[in-house]
Amino acid sequence: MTSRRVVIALGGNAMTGPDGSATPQAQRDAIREAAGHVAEVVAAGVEVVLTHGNGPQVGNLLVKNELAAAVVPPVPLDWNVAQTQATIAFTLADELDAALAARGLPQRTAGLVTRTLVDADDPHFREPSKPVGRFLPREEAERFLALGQVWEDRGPRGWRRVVASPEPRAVVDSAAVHVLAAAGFVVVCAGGGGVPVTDDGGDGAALRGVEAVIDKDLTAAVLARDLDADTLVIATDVPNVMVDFGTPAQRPLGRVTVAELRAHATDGQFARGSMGPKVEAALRFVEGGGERAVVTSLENITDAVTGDAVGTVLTAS
Ligand SMILES: Nc1ncnc2c1ncn2[C@@H]1O[C@H](COP(=O)(O)OP(=O)(O)O)[C@@H](O)[C@H]1O
Ligand SMILES: NC(=O)OP(=O)(O)O
Repeated sequence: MTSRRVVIALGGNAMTGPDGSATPQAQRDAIREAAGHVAEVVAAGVEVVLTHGNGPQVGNLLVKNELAAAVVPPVPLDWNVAQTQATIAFTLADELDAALAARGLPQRTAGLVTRTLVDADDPHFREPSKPVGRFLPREEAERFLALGQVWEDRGPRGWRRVVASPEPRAVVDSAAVHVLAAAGFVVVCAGGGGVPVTDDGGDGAALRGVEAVIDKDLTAAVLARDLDADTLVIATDVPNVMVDFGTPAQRPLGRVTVAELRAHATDGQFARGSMGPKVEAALRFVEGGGERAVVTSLENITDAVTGDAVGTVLTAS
């Protein structure tokens, strides 16, 4: 099937260098390449809403805040999330506008600072789980553990800081995204899962930023339902979701039903903090009424929205 409106969630490889480098040049180079792929999707006649991760960038901002604390007042984590949304959306807009113009397309890009509603009493506030910033060897991570930070062993690349990551309940600004998309803009929104806010009065009148980083794939699923997208594309650095990942028995999943993928997830097949949230996001989107979710590599996204031949393609049945 060819999609009408898609939400594409861009993973880390679309925004940092191949080794995870987050220098401005590495970020711009990666974004330029991602923008080329996104422009191809737009050229296929599909309405595109983009969202993106911010794990490396928001972790790096935290470090800058901490190092500069004696000189300039540190800002809370929700401010840092907003700052990463602005920087990444600005860079994506530059590169995507150039890629669209190079293809003779009339569409232009609009970046939107976007808030995501979370529950103030979400238990995830008490159990940090979202990896951010750089990887460090265990001995160096231990210095930060001693300062009260939470760090976690993330495998061969080393240890990484983890922060609170509540469940996204609603994308506060999705009506504005809808208007921009309907007006023909490629919208960059809900970056880093959205700036987390709580609604203390329960009536939406007084939202308040809270210190956390939401998983961008889980927010993408909420956003895609809000916008009535037919397809959610989760673009990462592997062409397929694997079962028995990292073992000699590993095998890629192609077309799967909700029942099959849910069974693999229940079986503990997908790691927390990497493939786990992507699979969960795909499942939530289709279980919630979306037509199709695809998890695949960035290079495959045009094929993913115009057919069913690439990636892990999830449909209701
Ligand atoms: N079951 C699995 N199938 C495929 N990849 C997996 C699986 N489990 C873990 N991974 C790893 O997850 C990575 C993608 O997750 P992550 O790096 O968090 O993505 P992104 O930064 O693109 O959002 C892949 O590079 C792969 O190494
Ligand atoms: N916020 C978020 O999910 O970022 P990453 O995808 O970079 O981990």
